[in-house]
Amino acid sequence: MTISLTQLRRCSVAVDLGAARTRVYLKNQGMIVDEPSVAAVNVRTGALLAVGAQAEVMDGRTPDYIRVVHPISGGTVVDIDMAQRLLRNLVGDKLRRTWRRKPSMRAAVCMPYGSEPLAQRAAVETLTGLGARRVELVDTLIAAAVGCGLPVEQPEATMIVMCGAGTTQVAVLSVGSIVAAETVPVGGNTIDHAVIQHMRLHHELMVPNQAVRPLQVMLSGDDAQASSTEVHGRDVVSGLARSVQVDTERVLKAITTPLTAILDGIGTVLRNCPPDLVADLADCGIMLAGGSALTPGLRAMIEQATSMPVHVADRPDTCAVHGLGAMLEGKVEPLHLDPLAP
Ligand SMILES: Nc1ncnc2c1ncn2[C@@H]1O[C@H](COP(=O)(O)OP(=O)(O)OP(=O)(O)O)[C@@H](O)[C@H]1O
Repeated sequence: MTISLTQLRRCSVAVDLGAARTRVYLKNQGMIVDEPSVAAVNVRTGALLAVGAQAEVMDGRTPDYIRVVHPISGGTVVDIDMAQRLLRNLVGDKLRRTWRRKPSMRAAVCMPYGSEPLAQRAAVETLTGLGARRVELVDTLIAAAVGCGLPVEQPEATMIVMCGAGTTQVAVLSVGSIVAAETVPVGGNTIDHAVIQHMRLHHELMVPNQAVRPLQVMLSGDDAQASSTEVHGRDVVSGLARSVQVDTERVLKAITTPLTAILDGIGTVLRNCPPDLVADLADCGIMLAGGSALTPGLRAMIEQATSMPVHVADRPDTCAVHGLGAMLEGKVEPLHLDPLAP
């Protein structure tokens, strides 16, 4: 994937199709959509009943004839038709008006590092099906690095760890390109699963999916010092509703175990990097982005393992779409080198 800033400046909409959330940024207007990538469908009639946050609330609470679907998995569109219906409903009139005004509208889409041609084609088809005449693909890692305010175009190393829902992408960038990168199949979903398993094994309690995120937020917030917290769920044996007091220290330990894979990914990328770039990183450190960058204990763990400063982006979850938006609006210096005159 090569970026042409000139082509990007001709685009009027930036889209980040994430496994957890879909984000849309309109040039000169900012982010107009930040909603869960979820749709609720009536399986008998095929009718779309709800999208985004409304559909997410229905997850796990629907009768047989309603299915809550996730048309995007690991940053890849797995159901093009449903992804189009989801996007069309999320953007509603906002984009339709822009689309109508500009019949030759161009869109830019974030793609995960190393995405397969089939995945790229699915993203392009999703947007062209909605009326885009041309679709530019941009590496999520570069877009996120721009969104975090990293000096990606400079000949110095910047390291970004993009912690998404399905995967974590690690990269070292220099002179506007990726020098070394690695994708680790561990993300927010794995961490949610670790919490659910911990509650099941140690408290014999089945916790609803939707209760996991508030628990994580609580653990990473001011209450992190609290030694225990109350969690509601269903007893594994009796099936009755039950509440338990959970030792926060033990939940943090359960979360930490899958995170070690991210440390391995960082180690691999550092080993594949030229020593000059690694030396740069000792000063500027590592930037964490993506919604799961807020996972309790992650920052401290990376800091301890690498002995490098670790920073969390200001708005880690939206920095990729904001970075792409900045490129559309021409706020980014050229990311490529022009040949010098002979
Ligand atoms: N405060 C928080 N603490 C811990 N995890 C969080 C927090 N907020 C969001 N998350 C996690 O972040 C993930 C979503 O991150 P993000 O929006 O970057 O994903 P995405 O871009 O949709 O996913 P992907 O990049 O894998 O396609 C979810 O798994 C969610 O559980």
